Order: sequence, then C-alpha cells, then structure tokens
Amino acid sequence: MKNILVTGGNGQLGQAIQQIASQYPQFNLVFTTSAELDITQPAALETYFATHQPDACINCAAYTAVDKAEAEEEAAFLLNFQAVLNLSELCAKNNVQLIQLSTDYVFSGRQNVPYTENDDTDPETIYGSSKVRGEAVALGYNPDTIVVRTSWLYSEFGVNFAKRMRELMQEKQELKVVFDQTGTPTYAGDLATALLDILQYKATHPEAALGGIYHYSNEGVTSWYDFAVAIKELTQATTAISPVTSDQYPTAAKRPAYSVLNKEKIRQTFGITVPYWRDSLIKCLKNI
Ligand SMILES: NC(=O)C1=CN([C@@H]2O[C@H](COP(=O)(O)OP(=O)(O)OC[C@H]3O[C@@H](n4cnc5c(N)ncnc54)[C@H](OP(=O)(O)O)[C@@H]3O)[C@@H](O)[C@H]2O)C=CC1
Ligand SMILES: Cc1cn([C@H]2C[C@H](O)[C@@H](COP(=O)(O)OP(=O)(O)O[C@H]3O[C@@H](C)C(=O)[C@@H](O)[C@H]3O)O2)c(=O)[nH]c1=O
Repeated sequence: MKNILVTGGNGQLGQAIQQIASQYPQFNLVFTTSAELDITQPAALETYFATHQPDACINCAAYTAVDKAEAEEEAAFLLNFQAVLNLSELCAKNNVQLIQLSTDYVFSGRQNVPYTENDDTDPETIYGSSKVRGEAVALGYNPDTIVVRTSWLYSEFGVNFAKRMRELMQEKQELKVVFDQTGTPTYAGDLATALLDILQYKATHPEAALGGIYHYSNEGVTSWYDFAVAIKELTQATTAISPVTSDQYPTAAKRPAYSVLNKEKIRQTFGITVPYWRDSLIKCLKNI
C-alpha cells in the first residue's frame, strides 16, 4: 500500500494529515481539494482513479455545517451519502482500501454510558442522518471499508469550536456556553496519526479482516462549557463564561445530550494510544 488519496485535503482533518505526512515516508499521500476532485461527480472520480491508481483513500470530504444542514438537506445528503456511494463503488471495484469518516452525531444522545460500535444509531439531525447513510453505503459496497467515527473535532485549521471560542474571547466580555451536552473533543492531529497508523497496520497485516466501524476521540469526558473554560484558562483570557442549558442557547439542529465514544475496539485492534483531551488541547493551543 503506497498511494494514498486524501479527499477534502483542504479541510481541517485533511490539513492535519498533511502536517504529519512526512512522518510516514512509506506512503505517497496525495491531497485533493473540491476543485481538483469533486467527489459528487462519478466521472471525475473514475478518471482520477484510472490515472492515479490509489491503493487507499481517506475520505475527509464532507458537509459539516450542522445547523445549515437542517435547511440544506439535499446538499448534505449529496456529499455525505451520494458522493460516498460513488467513492465506495469505485473503491470496491478497484480494490482500494477506503477509510470513511463519521461522527458522534449519528447518536441521539439518550444513552449515559459511552457509545460502542454496536449501539444502534438514531440521529436527530440532517447532518447525523446523512452521515449514517454514508456509513451504511460505504460498508454495504465493501465490508472491508473502515469507518472511523470521531467527535468534536478541532485543530489549528479550518472552522471549529476551539478556534471560534478563542476569537469570541478576544471580542466579547461575556460568553454563554451549553453545559448539558457531554462528549469528548478530538484534536485533529491525534486523529490524523490514528488514521495513518491504521493504514500502516493494514499494510503490514494484508490478510487481516479489519473492515467495520471504529470509534476514535480523545480520552476523557467534558461538556462544551468545560471545554470553553479550559480554553479560557489555557490562553489566560478574561472573558466571563456562563453555563447555559441547550434551551437557553437555541440552535437549528438539536445536538446529542451525550455522545461520548467508547474507544476500546480501535485500541485493541490497532494498538492505538489515545491522548487525554486536555493534554491535546494544550498542544493545539501552542500551535494556534
Ligand atoms: N468537524 C467536526 O467537528 C467533526 C467532523 N467529523 C467528520 O470528519 C470528517 C472531516 O471533517 P472536517 O475536516 O472537520 O471537515 P471540513 O468541513 O473542515 O472539510 C470538509 C472538506 O470537504 C471538502 N468538500 C466539500 N465539497 C466537496 C466535493 N464536492 N468534493 C470534494 N471535496 C469536497 C471541502 O473541500 P474544499 O475546501 O476544497 O472545498 C472541505 O475542505 C468529515 O467526515 C466529518 O463529518 C466527525 C466528527 C466531528
Ligand atoms: C459558539 C457557541 C456554541 N455553543 C454551543 C452550540 C452547540 O450546542 C455546541 C457546539 O457548537 P458548534 O456549533 O461549534 O459545534 P458543532 O457544529 O455542533 O460541532 C459538531 O460538528 C460536527 C461536524 C460533528 O461531527 C460533531 O462531532 C461536532 O463537532 O456549543 C454555545 O453554547 N455557545 C457559543 O458561544
């Protein structure tokens, strides 16, 4: 396994993979933007695969605007379902190992113990529903597909909660942040390492049956409020942060109240270590 195509190469996860690519000289990682390779266009994908012959594909392209998706169902499903169908079909036909990214928002959040890969999905948002359909079609075309669900992704790159909080803390004297949504942040740099370690494991265990769903986030549990407070403390910001309930901070999409992911399977299968969320936040804030 040598040639790795990373779609959505300009997104935050795509850029996080770019940042560590030189640590994996055994892989020739190629990053594509939507302008270079529009994954909603089957003909463009076919031409790309015929020309570049990837051995694996990490699909980081996605529709990720959770609130906007409520009003843009078609656009969300086009990218998170239809395009995944195109990609999966082609990967299956060409024996290309696909890694498809998914989300904790596939769960409604009614559970109060960490979600395992065997728990039923029950999304309550358009974004979550579109990602569930993407998971199903990716595994349906090829059971060897590896679906990695992650949560609360943040990084130095793109648009994310941590960067937004830092900006708001510079602009505002007071912030209100929900404290009744519990989950785990994931530093995109850690996820990027996990994904390339998975491909490395696959390369050295070509016969292993590894297909299926895996959960990966950082370790530990927090709320968006506590996440914001940690950002405030670590950056010595002076903004006042008040905890509010989701009812007091209305949004178009209803986020899960609880979406902590159980990471036992990915640890056991690939020997991946999972950093504690606060340690990774410190690392990220140093880089921003
Ligand atoms: N962000 C988060 O908090 C979380 C994300 N995830 C999942 O992780 C994955 C990566 O997310 P993240 O990096 O944050 O996403 P981003 O929103 O940062 O990036 C998505 C990328 O998709 C690309 N894209 C959009 N349309 C197309 C298209 N038609 N063809 C090809 N590429 C396209 C964009 O490329 P361009 O810039 O070139 O237009 C963009 O760079 C996704 O599957 C997401 O669902 C899971 C949990 C949490
Ligand atoms: C900016 C802000 C948000 N919030 C709330 C809104 C929401 O309930 C929660 C998170 O806000 P955001 O809208 O930034 O994050 P959100 O878009 O919900 O993030 C999600 O993105 C998708 C792509 C995923 O897959 C998920 O894992 C998750 O990371 O914090 C506040 O309470 N106060 C604030 O000032």
